[in-house]
Amino acid sequence: MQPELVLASGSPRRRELLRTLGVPFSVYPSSVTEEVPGDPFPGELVEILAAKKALAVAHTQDHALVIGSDTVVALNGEILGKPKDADDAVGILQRLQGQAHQVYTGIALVEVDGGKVSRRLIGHRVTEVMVRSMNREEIEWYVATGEPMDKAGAYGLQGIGSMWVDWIDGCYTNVVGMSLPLLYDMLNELDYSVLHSFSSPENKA
Ligand SMILES: Cc1cn([C@H]2C[C@H](O)[C@@H](COP(=O)(O)OP(=O)(O)OP(=O)(O)O)O2)c(=O)[nH]c1=O
Repeated sequence: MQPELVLASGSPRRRELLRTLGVPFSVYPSSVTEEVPGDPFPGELVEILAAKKALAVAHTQDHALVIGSDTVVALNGEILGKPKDADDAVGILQRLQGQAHQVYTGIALVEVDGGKVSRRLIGHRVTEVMVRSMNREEIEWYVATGEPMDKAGAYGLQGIGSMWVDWIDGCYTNVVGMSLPLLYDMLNELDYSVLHSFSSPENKA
């Protein structure tokens, strides 16, 4: 029997993404602080935080595959997370517009068997995103919609923000919160078959 999938996330985007796989899962958001010691590169940071989230929830499980994830935006090597407030969101968007940046998302998969962590995998993907030039009115209007507030880089590619994204280079779902091709590979590596667990017809387009 396949273990239960547990999504260690409070992100509605990650829930939607996982739902598209059509496999049963439950959701247990972790309450870890998104702080790490030192000054890691973006790829290291998202892997550390993804593992931190997954392990925090893994310790509450008996038999499960726990998924943790973390997304940051990097602009010329500088890491930008979620905006602190509306002014911060305006500032982030002013910096992002008119040049390409990178979106890093880490995924950690932790297998728990008999209440103990038996195996774990960690990985990340990078997607380049070009946000076109936005004028002050557009930025302030966009921030006032509220969409940027809980998102790394202060925009949502899956939402209104798509109006200002000229192109992306790499995995789309990686930008929105979790690369599904990466997750699929990691699940296979830990012997979990999406094909054999698929049950939900609700996602037929
Ligand atoms: C760049 C980008 C980010 N995001 C979101 C995905 C993530 O939810 C969020 C990054 O914040 P995270 O700290 O990675 O995740 P979270 O706090 O929302 O949820 P949890 O830690 O419980 O898993 O930004 C989008 O929805 N669209 C985008 O285009």
